[in-house]
Amino acid sequence: DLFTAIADLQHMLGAEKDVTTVIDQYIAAERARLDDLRRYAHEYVHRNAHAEAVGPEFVTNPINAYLLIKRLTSEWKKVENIMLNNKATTFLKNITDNRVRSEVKFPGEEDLSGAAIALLRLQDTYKLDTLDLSNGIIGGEKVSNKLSGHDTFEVGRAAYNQKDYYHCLMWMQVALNKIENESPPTVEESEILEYLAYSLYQQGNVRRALSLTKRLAKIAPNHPRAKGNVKWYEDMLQGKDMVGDLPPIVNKRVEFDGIVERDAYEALCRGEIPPVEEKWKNKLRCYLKRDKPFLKIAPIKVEILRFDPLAVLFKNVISDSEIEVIKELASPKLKRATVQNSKTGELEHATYRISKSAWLKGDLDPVIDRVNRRIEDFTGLNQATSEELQVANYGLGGHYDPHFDFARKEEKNAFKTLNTGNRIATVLFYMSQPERGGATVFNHLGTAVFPSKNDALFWYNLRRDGEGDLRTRHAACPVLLGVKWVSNKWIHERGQEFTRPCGLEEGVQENFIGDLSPYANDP
Ligand SMILES: O=C(O)CCC(=O)C(=O)O
Ligand SMILES: [Fe+2]
Repeated sequence: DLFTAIADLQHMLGAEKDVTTVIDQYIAAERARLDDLRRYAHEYVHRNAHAEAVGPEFVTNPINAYLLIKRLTSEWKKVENIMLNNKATTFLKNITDNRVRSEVKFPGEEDLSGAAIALLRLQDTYKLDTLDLSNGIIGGEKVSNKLSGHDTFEVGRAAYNQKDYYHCLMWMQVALNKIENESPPTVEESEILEYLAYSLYQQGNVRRALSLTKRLAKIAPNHPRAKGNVKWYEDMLQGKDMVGDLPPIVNKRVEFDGIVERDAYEALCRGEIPPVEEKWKNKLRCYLKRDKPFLKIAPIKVEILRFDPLAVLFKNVISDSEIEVIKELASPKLKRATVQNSKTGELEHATYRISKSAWLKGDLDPVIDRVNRRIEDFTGLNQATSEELQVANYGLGGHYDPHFDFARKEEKNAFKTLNTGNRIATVLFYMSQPERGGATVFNHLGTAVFPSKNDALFWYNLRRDGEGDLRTRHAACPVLLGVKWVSNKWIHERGQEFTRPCGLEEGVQENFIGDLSPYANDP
């Protein structure tokens, strides 16, 4: 299981603190053991010095003879025991037992490579420079410690294990630069060179691969593969292009993930948003929603983000204390999203959605009930047929690839058991504000919404004729810095016959988020 939720990482911090305590205790115990040993050594020296002073006749005394033999038998046994009684096994076992008891999972190799790959995803999406990132610099800001040569090398190795030579090349190059300033180096140059040469070759830089492999053969003459690889690259070049300066490095990113709109998606994540069409410009504005008696006293501020299809942001519709309660209720239930493998039928972790989520029933706590009722107030849509509140926590590089919230025609069984029709609308509460990244983006619309705590994003998924609106395809960008918590409420068709009667025309949805007309008077 990958450490996808921040909560897991925070537990890990606690575990790391325990580890340092245990190490200190172990050192103290070992010191005492070695002190004991030293005391014996001193005694031996002391007694031997006395015997030497007396001379060879020392052992002619039966008591001395007895003591000498005793020192070299039963007392020596004690020394032997002290020497053998290394406390490491006991301490290591204690750590393991504690881990099991406290149920704090310890990360393994898989988690390490998962965390490294999350870094690579962030690097791509946000166009981060490898050297900057490895130096703890994000967006020109120093946000963490530097990676050592070995830390950097491990990121490259995680890429290599995925056959991702594009990233492997970049990270191995930086690792190589880093060890130049390390003494002793945290990783052997020869190790880096082999990976670097191979990824250079994979990316089409055979001459550079050859030149690095020659360097490898020179610094590590007994390397098991270097000589063979030199020959292999030489054969490949067949004497061509062997002289003169090395050509510039070629390193093109290879698409692995099959997201067609990836470039546009990533640009939106970075906040590169196309300009708003002229015809909407003066319509995108804020207004106060007062279309119910009690809203007249405490109107809700609404920001219209776009028309057709409509997307609005309801401001300040969930309080800090409500958020805290929801997070607390959800935390023990958070589970990584799973999907069924179509071949094996087994449940696997979905890579398209790296977050943890939990469903909260309305009767679980008065706060949930209150929030559910508020949704009805600000959307004007019947909540009797809505799904339970879904809470999600995005961890390291957490994201949700482009998708639709509604069930498409071919997904006939999606909401069948609910018998409430399709997901007519989505309410997305922002329960935190990540420092960087984590926007909700509408891929086809060129809209990016950066989470603002306490607000709720709202949009219709279905057109007025009940068909899914393909323009609502959206995604959650990877979180770059900070934490992202959201809650989703999916509102269904059934029950909205009066609040949003379906129209014959497929189109324009200007007037049905309650009553939009007041905004004309209320800038
Ligand atoms: O977290 C977000 O910004 C979007 C989440 C989302 O689209 C979903 O959960 O369906
Ligand atoms: Fe969604």
